[in-house]
Amino acid sequence: MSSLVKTSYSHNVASTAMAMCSSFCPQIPNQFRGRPISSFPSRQPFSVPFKAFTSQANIKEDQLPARIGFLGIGIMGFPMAQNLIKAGCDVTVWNRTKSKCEPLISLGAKYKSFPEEVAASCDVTFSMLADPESAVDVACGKHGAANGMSPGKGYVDVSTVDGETSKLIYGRIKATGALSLEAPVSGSKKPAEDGQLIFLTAGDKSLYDTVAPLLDIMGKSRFYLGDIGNGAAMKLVVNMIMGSMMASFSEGLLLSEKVGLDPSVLVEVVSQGAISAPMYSMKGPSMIQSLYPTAFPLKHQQKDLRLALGLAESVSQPTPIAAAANELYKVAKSHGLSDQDFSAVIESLKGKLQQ
Ligand SMILES: NC(=O)C1=CN([C@@H]2O[C@H](COP(=O)(O)OP(=O)(O)OC[C@H]3O[C@@H](n4cnc5c(N)ncnc54)[C@H](OP(=O)(O)O)[C@@H]3O)[C@@H](O)[C@H]2O)C=CC1
Ligand SMILES: O=CCCC(=O)O
Repeated sequence: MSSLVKTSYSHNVASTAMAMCSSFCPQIPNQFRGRPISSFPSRQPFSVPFKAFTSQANIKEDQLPARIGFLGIGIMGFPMAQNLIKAGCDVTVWNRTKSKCEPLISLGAKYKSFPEEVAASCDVTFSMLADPESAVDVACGKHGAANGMSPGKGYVDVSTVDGETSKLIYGRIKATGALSLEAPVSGSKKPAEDGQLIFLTAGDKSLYDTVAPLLDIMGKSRFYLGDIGNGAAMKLVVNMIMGSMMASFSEGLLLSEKVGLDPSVLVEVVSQGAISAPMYSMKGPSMIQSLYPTAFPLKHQQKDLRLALGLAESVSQPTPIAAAANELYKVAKSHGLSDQDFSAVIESLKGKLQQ
């Protein structure tokens, strides 16, 4: 197994790390301008001094990527790109549906018509696409980002895909002489808006070091997990657990109601005990009202369960709970709930959907 290194910085400290390059991040407070990275405090207990990474990576403190590309402006891509823009970064965006870029363009983002043009005009390009097919198409397709990559550039795919897809994209980008990193995220729409995502990265360590200050603008912590594919695997395992948890919670809500209990009280009881989870407290109240405002689309949760089951199959690991949960998400999808929040899986357990 590869070694696991976690670096963690508070959002403010992370943002100040951008101060090394004043043209890169003009909103950095004056007291941090020109200060070396090593002077920034790091958060305990898991933090690793930033300096350690910059020196290992053999990059100079004034060589941070100046021009940032962002491909895929959906539920997640939008707030992530927005946070980069708000931090003062020079951001160029592209999305299949151009209209979703307009609010970012109003905030100062540049726009290019094809992923390859974004990659060609930027130092580092992030991509946040729906699934393996779109991630490959945007990176490696006809007008894909790989066509615009060259030595000195970096590509960071933050989409949730399987390890094989990640390796394919990595190989295609590396063939251009550029560096490549997978960095899927844990955390949903609100953490993305608040710059509180958790990055699960793997691939080129020197690119990880280079983009660390950018990850710290968009997230609250980051893990470097070694070889390409490990980030995807970690993300799929986390989302496999999450999908099963939500299915189990749905069963509990419905059972409590059927035996005459108040499901709102169940949510409160759960929130105070050992199985409490922010997800239950956040989504329980709306689930009770059969409302599923979309943060994490159900179709993506089912995709992640499908990919996690494939991962489990590849190493002959039994995952019967996840397999059962996956069936519920498939039922929900077949009833038109794909674009609802994944908490809509509860509908698949209501008699009316099963008939
Ligand atoms: N929402 C969440 O809570 C989280 C999602 N994720 C993962 O992040 C990724 C994005 O999720 P999210 O933002 O929620 O999803 P959205 O469905 O909101 O966004 C998907 C993005 O992919 C683009 N896209 C889809 N198909 C294609 C295609 N064939 N070619 C080019 N672009 C395409 C969409 O473009 P267009 O606008 O034109 O449709 C859009 O920009 C997924 O992998 C998801 O699993 C990870 C963590 C949390
Ligand atoms: O992939 C989606 C994850 C959603 C979350 O972590 O809350």
